[in-house]
Amino acid sequence: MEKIIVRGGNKLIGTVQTEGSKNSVLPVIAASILPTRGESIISDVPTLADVYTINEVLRYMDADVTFNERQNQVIVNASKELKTEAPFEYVRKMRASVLVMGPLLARRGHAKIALPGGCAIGSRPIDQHLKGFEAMGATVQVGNGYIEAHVKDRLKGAKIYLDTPSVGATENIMMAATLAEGTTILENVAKEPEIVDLANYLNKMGAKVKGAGTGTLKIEGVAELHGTEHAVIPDRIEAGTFMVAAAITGGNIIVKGAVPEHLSSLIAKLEEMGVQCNEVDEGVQVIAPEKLKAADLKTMPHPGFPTDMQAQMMVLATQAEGTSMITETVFENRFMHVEEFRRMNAAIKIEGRSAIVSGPFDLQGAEVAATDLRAAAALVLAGLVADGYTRVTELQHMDRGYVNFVEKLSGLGADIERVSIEVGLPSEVTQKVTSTVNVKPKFA
Ligand SMILES: CC(=O)N[C@H]1[C@@H](OP(=O)(O)OP(=O)(O)OC[C@H]2O[C@@H](n3ccc(=O)[nH]c3=O)[C@H](O)[C@@H]2O)O[C@H](CO)[C@@H](O)[C@@H]1O
Ligand SMILES: C=C(OP(=O)(O)O)C(=O)O
Repeated sequence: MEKIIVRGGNKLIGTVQTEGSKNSVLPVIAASILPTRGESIISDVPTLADVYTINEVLRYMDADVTFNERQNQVIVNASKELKTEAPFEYVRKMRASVLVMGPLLARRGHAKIALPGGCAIGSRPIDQHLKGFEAMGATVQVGNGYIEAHVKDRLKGAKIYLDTPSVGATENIMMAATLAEGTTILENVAKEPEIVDLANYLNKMGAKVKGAGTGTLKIEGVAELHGTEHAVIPDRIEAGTFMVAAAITGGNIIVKGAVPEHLSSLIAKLEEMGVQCNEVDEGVQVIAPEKLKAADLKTMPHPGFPTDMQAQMMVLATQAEGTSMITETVFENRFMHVEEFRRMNAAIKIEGRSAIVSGPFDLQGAEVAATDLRAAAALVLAGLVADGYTRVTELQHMDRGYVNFVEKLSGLGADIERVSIEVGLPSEVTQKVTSTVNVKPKFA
């Protein structure tokens, strides 16, 4: 077991490099089982626990997967006949494992995937994914903890309207439609930059996807796809997390690789709160103001404010003068971090889907536990401005989405370390951990 110990008070100054996007690389690796010939070479792959998990899912299905961690490159060869199942041990670790369902159904006419179940941020159903597959001619059955989908011959192109612009459903149906017979029109789709990245990757494989980044996708099915090369886009949520870290600490940093167009809602909100965000050659420069101003925000599908930045923005609100109302509309239960912030002396009120933060608070260091990935990052950010030492546990959440978070913050001047905890001794013994790269999940 490990924890992060951070002592608040240091301004962050310097330059930090953004990794490749977690939310792009997972569907991109899942899509790499679509080609029946050639290798798929994916670069700028972050060394995240989720990447190891999706690689294991593909290997379980008999695809050849090589991860050159030093080069941040994954090579997939899926030309063999693939198994069509993703068991619970993988889906339990990472919900994005369901993204192999569309490609399997398109390529093999069958997919059996463990039901993902709920998680800390909400129930997260996949009804819209399944509705899409059914509209394309698949028969879907749910039983014994699995979802099983079959189609005789090929999927058929269809007109599908999503009830909600789900990122995962858009990706899963888009991938399935690339090999369907005829044209699929998918309406009310997600417009996130990661959707555009996946569509670009599919088109390089020989798919015919149009409209990515708009509300409607048109996908003309093709008979087969081939391997290709692709570099995933930079991680806008990791970049945004560092931008907030600079803003709360009175810092001045450059986030290298950050793409301003992917961050427009965040940049607009930071500027409203008094933070200066400059587009520079390497990425985005963030300069904190003397005093932060409160602002309301509401999470929405892209181009609205990303839910994956909500917890981090709550920390910013605790440091701003005045009342900020933070409304979560994407997930029904994404305020688990509030209880932990309260332990750090932030008196945040929750009213329905809104958190009301009347700042500024003098945060105090405390022992806190991460409840999900972004809560983990947000608690570390809170520790950067808290008085004394903050200890953050349950770091398995953080390792799903941040590479070397501690080392990067330390490089910017934070007083932070990650330590292992030896339990069972008279007093807790901590031992310094040198690297956080070794996050490979263990499969029994
Ligand atoms: C790996 C990945 O890319 N994860 C991201 C993806 O998750 P994910 O793809 O799971 O998120 P969705 O966009 O699908 O979910 C958004 C909302 O739609 C609901 N919904 C979704 C599918 C469905 O069939 N039915 C349904 O009701 C969900 O419960 C949720 O309330 O987008 C989320 C929203 O931006 C981000 O927070 C996640 O970081
Ligand atoms: C919720 C997130 O991811 P996932 O959909 O993989 O759980 C996230 O990245 O904040």
